[in-house]
Amino acid sequence: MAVQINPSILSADFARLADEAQAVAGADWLHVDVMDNHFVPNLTLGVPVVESLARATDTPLDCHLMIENPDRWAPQYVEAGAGSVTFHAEAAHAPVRLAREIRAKGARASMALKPATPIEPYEDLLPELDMLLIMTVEPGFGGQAFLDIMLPKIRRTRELISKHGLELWLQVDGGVSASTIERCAEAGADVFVAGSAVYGASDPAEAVRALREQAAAASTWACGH
Ligand SMILES: O=C(CO)[C@H](O)[C@H](O)COP(=O)(O)O
Ligand SMILES: [Fe+2]
Repeated sequence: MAVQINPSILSADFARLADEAQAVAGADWLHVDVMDNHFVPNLTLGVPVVESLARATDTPLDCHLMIENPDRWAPQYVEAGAGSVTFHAEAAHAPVRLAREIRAKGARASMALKPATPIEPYEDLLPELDMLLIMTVEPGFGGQAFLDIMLPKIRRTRELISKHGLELWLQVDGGVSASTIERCAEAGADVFVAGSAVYGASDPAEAVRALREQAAAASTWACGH
């Protein structure tokens, strides 16, 4: 698979979401951060906004649910039009059942790990998932500094994916920019979320293109575009 760049609309202008989606029309997915002020200390948007955004853009939506009780809410994001739904391992009560439900409803199922959550206890769950998200900041806010100490976890996760011969995508989210994306790609990530590095740029479409080029050149796993 080629590397993928998913701009995070957390750093976009929420009053102009359709235009902000259009500004990165060359992106692979649009990353939508859903926060409930319980799982993380911040509040963003919910199902109705995802529903409207899905109608307003051709770019598929990658919903990152930073919420309590994703077992109850995640299926509604599939129904709202998300092409990929990520729940947090720390919040899910029954991750296998939830991943199967997301897939059965027609979306890609993905699980996220906060920085202090190890991958090893989840090795046997990997075949149930289409993507694993390794957070490279503490979830809750955009614009934070990339945590270098997550690189060994990215590497170990890539080794587990290879060991089991899985097609699983490996996403990184938090502090991904021109100065950190190559380290992530070298470690084995192939899907890159970037919020401030894209929407903080004077030309967001060009930022996506440049990040894609850097990641593809540094990737030891993905083939280039
Ligand atoms: O999940 C997130 C925060 O919890 C965001 O997707 C992430 O932080 C993107 O923002 P940036 O690229 O500016 O770090
Ligand atoms: Fe995110």
